[in-house]
This record gives sequence, C-alpha cells and structure tokens, in this order.
Amino acid sequence: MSSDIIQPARVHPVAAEGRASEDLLVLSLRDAEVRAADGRTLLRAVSLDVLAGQRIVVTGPSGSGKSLLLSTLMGRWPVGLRFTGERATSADRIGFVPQRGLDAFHPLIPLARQLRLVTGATPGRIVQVLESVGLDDPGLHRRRPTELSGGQAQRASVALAALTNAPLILADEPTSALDHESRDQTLRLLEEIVGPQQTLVVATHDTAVARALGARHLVVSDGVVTELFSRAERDSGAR
Ligand SMILES: Nc1ncnc2c1ncn2[C@@H]1O[C@H](COP(=O)(O)OP(=O)(O)OP(=O)(O)O)[C@@H](O)[C@H]1O
Repeated sequence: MSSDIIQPARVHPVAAEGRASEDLLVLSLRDAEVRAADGRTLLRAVSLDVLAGQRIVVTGPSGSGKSLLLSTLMGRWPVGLRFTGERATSADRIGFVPQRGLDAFHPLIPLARQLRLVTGATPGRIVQVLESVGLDDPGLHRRRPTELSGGQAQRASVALAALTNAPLILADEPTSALDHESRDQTLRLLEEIVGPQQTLVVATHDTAVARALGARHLVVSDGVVTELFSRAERDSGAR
C-alpha cells in the first residue's frame, strides 16, 4: 500500500495525553524484549498501548515474531525464553483462539461438558453461544472435540473465548487451517461475538483478515514490532 507508512509502535496518543479517560488501557508494554537462551533478541516492542474495544491485526512473515508478540501480550512465554521490560495489564482473564481449534480443548471430554467445566457457564448459556457460532446441532455438543471437523473445532474455540468473557482475546492464525468459506465464517463470528468493550488481537499471514478486521495494524519484522498508519491517520494525528 503506497499510501501507508511505518513508524515504531508507540504509546497511543489518546492514552498518552490522558484526553479521554473513558479510553481504558487494557495492556501496555514498555521496552519489551524476548530473548533466546543464547542471548539473541527474538522480539522487541519499545512502547505499545492496547485500549478497550480495539481490533488489532498483527501481520509479518513466517518466523518474524507474531506468536512471540501474542505470548508477550498473554504474559506466558515458551520455556527457555526470557522476557525483560515492563508489561502491565488490567485484564483479569485473557481468551485465546489457537491456530487449530482442537488445541483449545481436552480432546476427549465432550464439548458442552468441557465448556461448562472450564468456564462455569450455565448449560443454557453454553447452548446459546454454541448456536451463535453455528454449532446448533445438540449432537455436536455431545461429541468429543476430536470428533469435530477442523472448521467446527475452530468455531467451538471461538465459543470458548466468548464464554470466558475475557476483556482481551488473542487469536493466533485463527483461519490459516481453514478453507475459504470456514475462514470467512470464523472471521464474521469473531467480529460478532467479541463485544464492543472487548479487545481482539489477531495474528495472521492472511491479508484478507487484515482488511476485514484491521482497525489497527501492527507489523512484526525480524522481531521488531512497528505500527502501520495510513497517511490519513498520520496527517490527522489521530493515532
Ligand atoms: N522456544 C523458542 N526457542 C528459541 N527460539 C524460538 C522459540 N520460539 C520461537 N523462537 C524463534 O523466534 C522467532 C519468532 O517466532 P514466532 O513463532 O513468534 O514467529 P511467527 O511470526 O509467529 O511465525 P509463523 O508465522 O511461522 O507462525 C523465530 O525465529 C523462532 O525460531
């Protein structure tokens, strides 16, 4: 996109200037670095503020550090990696939609029962949310996650994230294992099911995802997190 420019990820100006107190800060990183055991820096984010209700897309080539950025937002890093810097969050829970829906679940506990055990939601609420992600056959609710198709398991993982009512929901390549139709459905569901005050961060290779959800666009390149601003945003100084 020739009209876009890249600048280092930085404090969201609204939060920095404290103009809009209703803009709730959900998470912030300062001088964040993730290093390998041999000291190599794998990820670097100088300053990043995430606000309630934002839709954020993270793009970047394979191996650039998108998953490590999500790990850093989550506050859990792969064994052997070291985080330095500051990470502060007001989120008491963080929902996660993995690349393969099945990875969100114990493979053998029937779906609805598992959702009840994990989230404490009522059976009625679980049925309602499963229906809202298109899993309206009660037979599916009784199935083990391993007995669901890839698309069904992915929709179930969206339902799980929604049932947690987490203020922050992270999704790591949530559509890359799906065909086009399931991908579009999953995206629509993510958009619909995430409430206006919930924050959604989606890491993806898929530029269609970036276009569909991309209110705010972070780019990771060789482990460095930058923010992509449109020319209009830069000129207006809105972000
Ligand atoms: N546990 C680890 N130990 C050492 N290096 C790691 C570890 N996890 C990730 N890395 C390295 O950190 C870099 C970023 O990895 P990451 O998984 O975040 O990339 P990514 O952008 O999500 O890639 P992809 O799009 O292929 O999933 C890569 O060079 C990777 O090899």
